[in-house]
Amino acid sequence: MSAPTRLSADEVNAALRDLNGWSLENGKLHRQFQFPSFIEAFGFMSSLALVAEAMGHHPEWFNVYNRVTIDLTTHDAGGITQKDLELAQRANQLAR
Ligand SMILES: C[C@H](O)[C@H](O)[C@H]1CNC2=NC(N)=NC(=O)C2=N1
Repeated sequence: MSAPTRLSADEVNAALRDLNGWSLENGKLHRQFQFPSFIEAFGFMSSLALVAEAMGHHPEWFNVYNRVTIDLTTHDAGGITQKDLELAQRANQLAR
């Protein structure tokens, strides 16, 4: 599978306007989600894990109790790609 193309800073900033809650931190797309309970946080992670596996694109993430912190980048491309934007979008949809 060929690596997707790295997006320019302008392209990333434009896309961030449509990605509620996400920001650029240390060169990665970053967001913290908070849920009413650990079970809901873990349920979100389970659902997003299936999406990630189907996409062949996986998050860097960290869970403490009801919080899930996610960082997205594409190592293959050395930056942020369309795949990161798509995974961020899917995460937002699942967290609603
Ligand atoms: C070979 C395989 O496609 C790569 O290792 C994929 C898997 N999942 C991945 N996930 C993320 N977030 N970045 C990658 O560069 C990446 N690469």
